[in-house]
Amino acid sequence: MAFFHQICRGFSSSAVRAVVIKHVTIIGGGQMGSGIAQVAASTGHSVTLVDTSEDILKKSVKTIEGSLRRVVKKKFADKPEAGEEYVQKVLKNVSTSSDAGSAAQGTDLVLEAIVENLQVKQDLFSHLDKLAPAHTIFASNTSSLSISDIASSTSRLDRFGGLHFFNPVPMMKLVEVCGTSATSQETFDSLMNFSKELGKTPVSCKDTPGFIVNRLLVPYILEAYHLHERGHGSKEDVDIAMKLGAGYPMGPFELSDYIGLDTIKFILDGWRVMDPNNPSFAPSELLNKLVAEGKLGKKTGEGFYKYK
Ligand SMILES: CCCCCCCCCCCCC[C@H](O)CC(=O)SCCNC(=O)CCNC(=O)[C@H](O)C(C)(C)COP(=O)(O)OP(=O)(O)OC[C@H]1O[C@@H](n2cnc3c(N)ncnc32)[C@H](O)[C@@H]1OP(=O)(O)O
Ligand SMILES: NC(=O)c1ccc[n+]([C@@H]2O[C@H](COP(=O)([O-])OP(=O)(O)OC[C@H]3O[C@@H](n4cnc5c(N)ncnc54)[C@H](O)[C@@H]3O)[C@@H](O)[C@H]2O)c1
Repeated sequence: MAFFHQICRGFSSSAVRAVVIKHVTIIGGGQMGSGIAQVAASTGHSVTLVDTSEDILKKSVKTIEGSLRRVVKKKFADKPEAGEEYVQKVLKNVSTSSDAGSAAQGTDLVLEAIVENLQVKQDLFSHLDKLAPAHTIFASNTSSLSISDIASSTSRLDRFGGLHFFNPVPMMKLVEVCGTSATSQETFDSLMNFSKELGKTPVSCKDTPGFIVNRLLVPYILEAYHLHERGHGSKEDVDIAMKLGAGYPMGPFELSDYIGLDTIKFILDGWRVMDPNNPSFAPSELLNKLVAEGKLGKKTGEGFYKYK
Protein backbone atom coordinates (compact mmCIF):
# COMPACT_ATOMS: atom_id res chain seq x y z
CA MET A 1 0.00 0.00 0.00
CA ALA A 2 1.29 3.44 -0.83
CA PHE A 3 1.48 6.03 1.89
CA PHE A 4 1.67 9.43 0.32
CA HIS A 5 1.43 12.24 2.80
CA GLN A 6 2.63 15.72 2.54
CA ILE A 7 3.46 18.14 5.28
CA CYS A 8 3.49 21.86 4.84
CA ARG A 9 6.22 23.88 6.43
CA GLY A 10 5.45 27.58 6.70
CA PHE A 11 2.22 29.24 5.67
CA SER A 12 2.85 31.00 2.38
CA SER A 13 1.82 29.53 -0.97
CA SER A 14 5.49 28.90 -1.67
CA ALA A 15 5.74 26.74 1.47
CA VAL A 16 8.13 23.84 1.04
CA ARG A 17 6.25 20.53 0.97
CA ALA A 18 8.05 17.35 1.75
CA VAL A 19 6.90 13.75 1.27
CA VAL A 20 6.57 11.95 4.59
CA ILE A 21 8.20 8.59 4.04
CA LYS A 22 6.21 5.79 5.64
CA HIS A 23 7.05 2.91 3.35
CA VAL A 24 10.52 2.30 1.95
CA THR A 25 11.64 -0.22 -0.64
CA ILE A 26 15.30 -1.07 -0.23
CA ILE A 27 16.97 -2.72 -3.20
CA GLY A 28 19.97 -4.86 -2.22
CA GLY A 29 19.94 -6.99 0.91
CA GLY A 30 23.70 -7.05 1.49
CA GLN A 31 25.60 -5.41 4.32
CA MET A 32 24.20 -1.93 3.74
CA GLY A 33 20.69 -2.78 2.56
CA SER A 34 20.00 -5.08 5.50
CA GLY A 35 21.43 -2.52 7.95
CA ILE A 36 19.26 0.28 6.52
CA ALA A 37 16.22 -2.03 6.53
CA GLN A 38 16.83 -2.83 10.20
CA VAL A 39 17.08 0.82 11.22
CA ALA A 40 14.07 1.87 9.13
CA ALA A 41 11.96 -0.98 10.54
CA SER A 42 13.12 -0.22 14.09
CA THR A 43 11.91 3.35 13.70
CA GLY A 44 8.41 2.30 12.65
CA HIS A 45 8.71 2.34 8.86
CA SER A 46 7.28 -0.41 6.68
CA VAL A 47 10.12 -1.90 4.69
CA THR A 48 10.25 -4.10 1.62
CA LEU A 49 13.73 -5.53 1.16
CA VAL A 50 14.58 -6.68 -2.37
CA ASP A 51 17.39 -8.87 -3.65
CA THR A 52 17.96 -11.20 -6.55
CA SER A 53 17.05 -14.46 -4.83
CA GLU A 54 15.03 -15.81 -1.91
CA ASP A 55 18.17 -17.46 -0.52
CA ILE A 56 19.99 -14.13 -0.26
CA LEU A 57 16.92 -12.55 1.32
CA LYS A 58 16.74 -15.29 3.95
CA LYS A 59 20.35 -14.49 4.83
CA SER A 60 19.53 -10.76 4.97
CA VAL A 61 16.67 -11.33 7.42
CA LYS A 62 18.93 -13.54 9.52
CA THR A 63 21.53 -10.76 9.59
CA ILE A 64 18.88 -8.25 10.67
CA GLU A 65 17.67 -10.60 13.39
CA GLY A 66 21.24 -11.16 14.65
CA SER A 67 21.97 -7.46 14.76
CA LEU A 68 18.65 -6.74 16.52
CA ARG A 69 19.56 -9.31 19.15
CA ARG A 70 22.83 -7.45 19.79
CA VAL A 71 20.82 -4.27 20.22
CA VAL A 72 18.26 -5.80 22.62
CA LYS A 73 20.96 -7.46 24.67
CA LYS A 74 21.87 -3.96 25.83
CA LYS A 75 18.52 -2.19 25.55
CA PHE A 76 16.51 -4.88 27.34
CA ALA A 77 19.31 -6.33 29.50
CA ASP A 78 16.96 -6.95 32.43
CA LYS A 79 13.84 -7.80 30.39
CA PRO A 80 14.65 -10.59 27.90
CA GLU A 81 10.95 -11.21 27.14
CA ALA A 82 10.36 -7.58 26.24
CA GLY A 83 13.51 -7.80 24.13
CA GLU A 84 12.16 -10.79 22.21
CA GLU A 85 8.84 -8.96 21.70
CA TYR A 86 10.76 -5.98 20.31
CA VAL A 87 12.72 -8.17 17.87
CA GLN A 88 9.50 -9.77 16.59
CA LYS A 89 7.76 -6.38 16.31
CA VAL A 90 10.59 -4.92 14.25
CA LEU A 91 10.83 -8.00 12.02
CA LYS A 92 7.10 -7.68 11.30
CA ASN A 93 7.84 -4.34 9.64
CA VAL A 94 10.10 -6.06 7.10
CA SER A 95 8.82 -7.95 4.09
CA THR A 96 11.01 -9.33 1.32
CA SER A 97 10.71 -9.67 -2.45
CA SER A 98 12.84 -10.79 -5.35
CA ASP A 99 10.75 -8.68 -7.74
CA ALA A 100 12.02 -5.08 -7.62
CA GLY A 101 9.39 -3.89 -10.08
CA SER A 102 6.40 -4.88 -7.98
CA ALA A 103 8.11 -3.76 -4.76
CA ALA A 104 8.49 -0.26 -6.24
CA GLN A 105 4.81 0.06 -7.04
CA GLY A 106 3.51 1.06 -3.62
CA THR A 107 6.29 2.91 -1.92
CA ASP A 108 7.29 6.44 -0.92
CA LEU A 109 11.03 5.85 -1.27
CA VAL A 110 13.13 3.47 -3.35
CA LEU A 111 16.57 3.31 -1.76
CA GLU A 112 19.17 1.42 -3.76
CA ALA A 113 22.09 -0.40 -2.11
CA ILE A 114 23.24 -2.81 -4.83
CA VAL A 115 26.66 -3.39 -6.37
CA GLU A 116 28.83 -0.27 -6.93
CA ASN A 117 28.53 -0.24 -10.73
CA LEU A 118 27.04 2.70 -12.64
CA GLN A 119 25.50 0.70 -15.50
CA VAL A 120 23.87 -1.82 -13.15
CA LYS A 121 22.42 0.98 -10.99
CA GLN A 122 21.18 2.88 -14.08
CA ASP A 123 19.51 -0.24 -15.50
CA LEU A 124 17.73 -0.80 -12.19
CA PHE A 125 16.47 2.77 -11.82
CA SER A 126 15.47 3.06 -15.48
CA HIS A 127 13.30 -0.05 -15.03
CA LEU A 128 11.78 1.13 -11.73
CA ASP A 129 11.10 4.64 -13.04
CA LYS A 130 8.41 3.19 -15.32
CA LEU A 131 6.71 1.33 -12.46
CA ALA A 132 6.93 3.48 -9.32
CA PRO A 133 4.22 6.03 -8.49
CA ALA A 134 4.85 9.64 -9.48
CA HIS A 135 5.41 10.82 -5.90
CA THR A 136 8.03 8.15 -5.11
CA ILE A 137 11.50 9.47 -4.35
CA PHE A 138 14.51 7.54 -5.62
CA ALA A 139 17.80 7.55 -3.72
CA SER A 140 21.13 5.80 -4.03
CA ASN A 141 23.48 4.72 -1.26
CA THR A 142 26.45 4.83 -3.64
CA SER A 143 29.87 5.31 -2.05
CA SER A 144 31.57 6.92 -5.01
CA LEU A 145 29.41 7.34 -8.10
CA SER A 146 27.81 10.57 -9.26
CA ILE A 147 24.17 10.85 -8.18
CA SER A 148 23.44 12.90 -11.34
CA ASP A 149 24.85 10.12 -13.52
CA ILE A 150 22.69 7.51 -11.80
CA ALA A 151 19.60 9.77 -11.91
CA SER A 152 20.06 10.44 -15.63
CA SER A 153 18.59 6.99 -16.32
CA THR A 154 15.22 8.21 -15.02
CA SER A 155 12.67 10.91 -15.79
CA ARG A 156 12.38 11.99 -12.14
CA LEU A 157 15.48 14.14 -11.76
CA ASP A 158 13.69 16.38 -9.24
CA ARG A 159 12.79 13.38 -7.08
CA PHE A 160 16.26 11.83 -7.00
CA GLY A 161 19.02 12.21 -4.41
CA GLY A 162 21.83 10.50 -2.56
CA LEU A 163 21.43 8.97 0.90
CA HIS A 164 24.84 7.71 1.95
CA PHE A 165 24.81 5.56 5.08
CA PHE A 166 27.85 4.20 6.92
CA ASN A 167 28.80 0.67 7.85
CA PRO A 168 27.62 -0.79 10.27
CA VAL A 169 24.39 1.14 9.74
CA PRO A 170 22.86 0.33 13.17
CA MET A 171 25.91 1.85 14.90
CA MET A 172 27.04 4.70 12.64
CA LYS A 173 25.16 7.94 13.27
CA LEU A 174 25.92 9.80 10.04
CA VAL A 175 23.97 10.03 6.78
CA GLU A 176 25.26 12.18 3.92
CA VAL A 177 22.29 13.66 2.07
CA CYS A 178 23.16 14.69 -1.44
CA GLY A 179 21.02 16.76 -3.75
CA THR A 180 21.99 17.32 -7.38
CA SER A 181 21.38 20.56 -9.28
CA ALA A 182 18.02 19.05 -10.34
CA THR A 183 16.88 17.72 -6.95
CA SER A 184 13.87 19.69 -5.70
CA GLN A 185 13.89 21.33 -2.28
CA GLU A 186 10.91 19.11 -1.34
CA THR A 187 12.87 15.96 -2.15
CA PHE A 188 15.94 17.16 -0.30
CA ASP A 189 13.84 18.03 2.75
CA SER A 190 12.11 14.64 2.64
CA LEU A 191 15.48 12.88 2.64
CA MET A 192 16.79 15.03 5.49
CA ASN A 193 13.61 14.37 7.53
CA PHE A 194 13.75 10.65 6.79
CA SER A 195 17.38 10.47 7.98
CA LYS A 196 16.41 12.20 11.22
CA GLU A 197 13.45 9.84 11.70
CA LEU A 198 15.96 6.98 11.53
CA GLY A 199 17.79 8.54 14.47
CA LYS A 200 20.73 9.60 12.31
CA THR A 201 22.48 12.94 11.97
CA PRO A 202 22.29 14.07 8.36
CA VAL A 203 24.81 16.38 6.72
CA SER A 204 24.18 18.09 3.41
CA CYS A 205 26.74 17.51 0.71
CA LYS A 206 27.30 18.23 -2.96
CA ASP A 207 27.34 15.68 -5.76
CA THR A 208 31.13 15.53 -5.86
CA PRO A 209 33.31 12.37 -5.87
CA GLY A 210 33.25 10.74 -2.44
CA PHE A 211 30.93 13.40 -0.96
CA ILE A 212 32.62 14.43 2.31
CA VAL A 213 33.68 11.30 4.20
CA ASN A 214 34.99 9.20 1.32
CA ARG A 215 36.78 12.18 -0.24
CA LEU A 216 38.91 12.11 2.89
CA LEU A 217 38.81 8.38 3.65
CA VAL A 218 39.79 7.07 0.21
CA PRO A 219 43.22 8.82 0.03
CA TYR A 220 43.92 7.59 3.57
CA ILE A 221 43.16 3.95 2.72
CA LEU A 222 45.01 4.23 -0.60
CA GLU A 223 48.10 5.54 1.13
CA ALA A 224 47.99 2.65 3.61
CA TYR A 225 47.97 0.10 0.73
CA HIS A 226 50.86 1.84 -1.02
CA LEU A 227 52.87 2.14 2.20
CA HIS A 228 52.44 -1.58 2.84
CA GLU A 229 53.23 -2.52 -0.79
CA ARG A 230 56.47 -0.49 -0.60
CA GLY A 231 57.41 -2.71 2.35
CA HIS A 232 57.25 0.15 4.84
CA GLY A 233 54.92 -1.51 7.34
CA SER A 234 53.07 -4.78 7.88
CA LYS A 235 49.26 -4.72 7.70
CA GLU A 236 49.14 -5.51 11.39
CA ASP A 237 51.52 -2.69 12.34
CA VAL A 238 49.72 -0.16 10.14
CA ASP A 239 46.41 -1.12 11.75
CA ILE A 240 47.80 -0.98 15.28
CA ALA A 241 49.48 2.36 14.55
CA MET A 242 46.29 4.02 13.32
CA LYS A 243 44.22 2.63 16.19
CA LEU A 244 46.62 3.50 18.97
CA GLY A 245 48.25 6.54 17.40
CA ALA A 246 45.29 8.21 15.74
CA GLY A 247 42.45 6.83 17.85
CA TYR A 248 40.57 5.19 14.97
CA PRO A 249 38.34 2.25 15.97
CA MET A 250 39.74 0.14 13.10
CA GLY A 251 42.97 0.34 11.11
CA PRO A 252 42.80 0.80 7.30
CA PHE A 253 43.20 -2.92 6.49
CA GLU A 254 40.61 -4.00 9.05
CA LEU A 255 38.29 -1.29 7.78
CA SER A 256 38.83 -2.41 4.17
CA ASP A 257 37.83 -5.97 5.08
CA TYR A 258 34.82 -4.57 6.90
CA ILE A 259 33.71 -2.44 3.93
CA GLY A 260 34.30 -5.23 1.37
CA LEU A 261 37.27 -5.42 -1.01
CA ASP A 262 35.02 -5.71 -4.08
CA THR A 263 33.37 -2.39 -3.17
CA ILE A 264 36.79 -0.82 -2.69
CA LYS A 265 37.98 -2.16 -6.05
CA PHE A 266 34.87 -0.82 -7.82
CA ILE A 267 35.53 2.60 -6.28
CA LEU A 268 39.22 2.63 -7.14
CA ASP A 269 38.65 1.44 -10.73
CA GLY A 270 35.95 4.07 -11.23
CA TRP A 271 38.06 6.90 -9.84
CA ARG A 272 41.00 5.85 -12.03
CA VAL A 273 38.80 6.22 -15.13
CA MET A 274 37.90 9.76 -13.98
CA ASP A 275 41.47 10.70 -13.09
CA PRO A 276 43.84 8.32 -14.95
CA ASN A 277 47.05 10.22 -14.23
CA ASN A 278 46.59 10.43 -10.48
CA PRO A 279 49.29 8.12 -9.01
CA SER A 280 47.14 7.62 -5.90
CA PHE A 281 44.61 5.74 -8.00
CA ALA A 282 47.18 3.30 -9.43
CA PRO A 283 46.00 -0.32 -9.14
CA SER A 284 46.96 -2.25 -6.06
CA GLU A 285 48.26 -5.71 -6.98
CA LEU A 286 47.41 -7.02 -3.56
CA LEU A 287 43.82 -5.76 -3.73
CA ASN A 288 43.32 -7.15 -7.26
CA LYS A 289 44.72 -10.54 -6.23
CA LEU A 290 42.45 -10.84 -3.20
CA VAL A 291 39.34 -9.85 -5.17
CA ALA A 292 40.23 -12.28 -8.01
CA GLU A 293 40.48 -15.05 -5.38
CA GLY A 294 37.05 -14.15 -4.01
CA LYS A 295 38.59 -12.95 -0.75
CA LEU A 296 36.32 -9.97 -0.33
CA GLY A 297 36.79 -9.35 3.38
CA LYS A 298 34.72 -10.17 6.42
CA LYS A 299 31.62 -11.04 4.38
CA THR A 300 33.40 -13.96 2.67
CA GLY A 301 35.46 -15.01 5.71
CA GLU A 302 38.78 -13.76 4.32
CA GLY A 303 40.30 -10.59 2.93
CA PHE A 304 43.48 -8.98 4.19
CA TYR A 305 42.82 -11.09 7.29
CA LYS A 306 41.12 -14.44 7.97
CA TYR A 307 37.83 -14.49 9.92
CA LYS A 308 37.00 -18.20 10.10
C1 LIG B 1 45.08 1.10 -4.03
C2 LIG B 1 43.62 0.79 -3.79
C3 LIG B 1 42.97 1.73 -2.83
C4 LIG B 1 41.46 1.80 -2.92
C5 LIG B 1 40.98 2.69 -1.86
C6 LIG B 1 39.54 2.87 -1.90
C7 LIG B 1 39.05 3.05 -0.50
C8 LIG B 1 37.58 3.18 -0.45
C9 LIG B 1 37.09 3.37 0.95
C10 LIG B 1 35.70 3.82 0.99
C11 LIG B 1 34.75 2.69 0.83
C12 LIG B 1 33.34 3.06 1.00
C13 LIG B 1 32.95 3.26 2.40
C14 LIG B 1 31.57 3.68 2.56
O1 LIG B 1 31.02 4.38 1.50
C15 LIG B 1 31.42 4.52 3.78
C16 LIG B 1 31.66 3.76 5.04
O2 LIG B 1 30.80 3.09 5.55
S1 LIG B 1 33.19 3.90 5.69
C17 LIG B 1 33.13 2.85 7.08
C18 LIG B 1 32.67 3.59 8.28
N1 LIG B 1 32.72 2.71 9.40
C19 LIG B 1 33.71 2.70 10.27
O3 LIG B 1 34.63 3.46 10.19
C20 LIG B 1 33.59 1.66 11.35
C21 LIG B 1 34.69 1.78 12.30
N2 LIG B 1 34.53 0.78 13.35
C22 LIG B 1 33.77 0.98 14.45
O4 LIG B 1 33.17 2.01 14.63
C23 LIG B 1 33.72 -0.16 15.42
O5 LIG B 1 34.84 -0.96 15.22
C24 LIG B 1 32.42 -1.03 15.33
C25 LIG B 1 32.16 -1.52 13.91
C26 LIG B 1 31.21 -0.20 15.80
C27 LIG B 1 32.57 -2.25 16.21
O6 LIG B 1 32.97 -1.84 17.46
P1 LIG B 1 34.07 -2.65 18.27
O7 LIG B 1 34.17 -2.05 19.62
O8 LIG B 1 35.28 -2.69 17.41
O9 LIG B 1 33.51 -4.13 18.34
P2 LIG B 1 32.27 -4.74 19.12
O10 LIG B 1 31.91 -5.94 18.32
O11 LIG B 1 32.61 -4.89 20.56
O12 LIG B 1 31.07 -3.71 18.97
C28 LIG B 1 30.91 -2.56 19.81
C29 LIG B 1 29.45 -2.37 20.09
O13 LIG B 1 28.75 -2.16 18.87
C30 LIG B 1 27.72 -3.15 18.72
N3 LIG B 1 27.61 -3.50 17.30
C31 LIG B 1 28.61 -3.59 16.43
N4 LIG B 1 28.14 -3.90 15.22
C32 LIG B 1 26.80 -4.01 15.34
C33 LIG B 1 25.75 -4.31 14.43
N5 LIG B 1 25.98 -4.57 13.15
N6 LIG B 1 24.50 -4.33 14.91
C34 LIG B 1 24.22 -4.06 16.20
N7 LIG B 1 25.18 -3.76 17.12
C35 LIG B 1 26.45 -3.74 16.69
C36 LIG B 1 28.17 -4.30 19.54
O14 LIG B 1 27.10 -5.08 19.97
C37 LIG B 1 28.88 -3.63 20.70
O15 LIG B 1 27.95 -3.22 21.67
P3 LIG B 1 28.34 -3.27 23.21
O16 LIG B 1 28.47 -4.72 23.52
O17 LIG B 1 29.62 -2.52 23.35
O18 LIG B 1 27.22 -2.60 23.92
N1 LIG C 1 30.17 -1.71 2.37
C1 LIG C 1 30.24 -0.47 2.83
O1 LIG C 1 30.96 -0.20 3.79
C2 LIG C 1 29.42 0.61 2.21
C3 LIG C 1 29.17 1.78 2.93
C4 LIG C 1 28.37 2.80 2.34
C5 LIG C 1 27.86 2.62 1.06
N2 LIG C 1 28.11 1.46 0.40
C6 LIG C 1 27.49 1.29 -0.93
O2 LIG C 1 26.30 0.53 -0.75
C7 LIG C 1 26.09 -0.31 -1.90
C8 LIG C 1 25.98 -1.76 -1.45
O3 LIG C 1 27.14 -2.12 -0.77
P1 LIG C 1 27.18 -3.41 0.18
O4 LIG C 1 28.45 -3.35 0.91
O5 LIG C 1 25.89 -3.56 0.90
O6 LIG C 1 27.28 -4.57 -0.92
P2 LIG C 1 26.96 -6.14 -0.73
O7 LIG C 1 27.80 -6.82 -1.75
O8 LIG C 1 27.05 -6.52 0.68
O9 LIG C 1 25.40 -6.22 -1.15
C9 LIG C 1 24.91 -5.90 -2.42
C10 LIG C 1 23.63 -6.70 -2.61
O10 LIG C 1 22.96 -6.24 -3.78
C11 LIG C 1 22.40 -7.37 -4.43
N3 LIG C 1 22.17 -7.00 -5.83
C12 LIG C 1 23.09 -6.82 -6.80
N4 LIG C 1 22.46 -6.44 -7.96
C13 LIG C 1 21.14 -6.38 -7.68
C14 LIG C 1 19.97 -6.05 -8.44
N5 LIG C 1 20.06 -5.69 -9.71
N6 LIG C 1 18.76 -6.10 -7.82
C15 LIG C 1 18.65 -6.45 -6.51
N7 LIG C 1 19.73 -6.77 -5.75
C16 LIG C 1 20.95 -6.73 -6.32
C17 LIG C 1 23.43 -8.47 -4.23
O11 LIG C 1 22.84 -9.75 -4.40
C18 LIG C 1 23.87 -8.21 -2.80
O12 LIG C 1 23.10 -8.93 -1.86
C19 LIG C 1 27.23 0.00 -2.86
O13 LIG C 1 26.82 1.00 -3.74
C20 LIG C 1 28.33 0.50 -1.92
O14 LIG C 1 29.24 1.35 -2.58
C21 LIG C 1 28.86 0.44 0.94
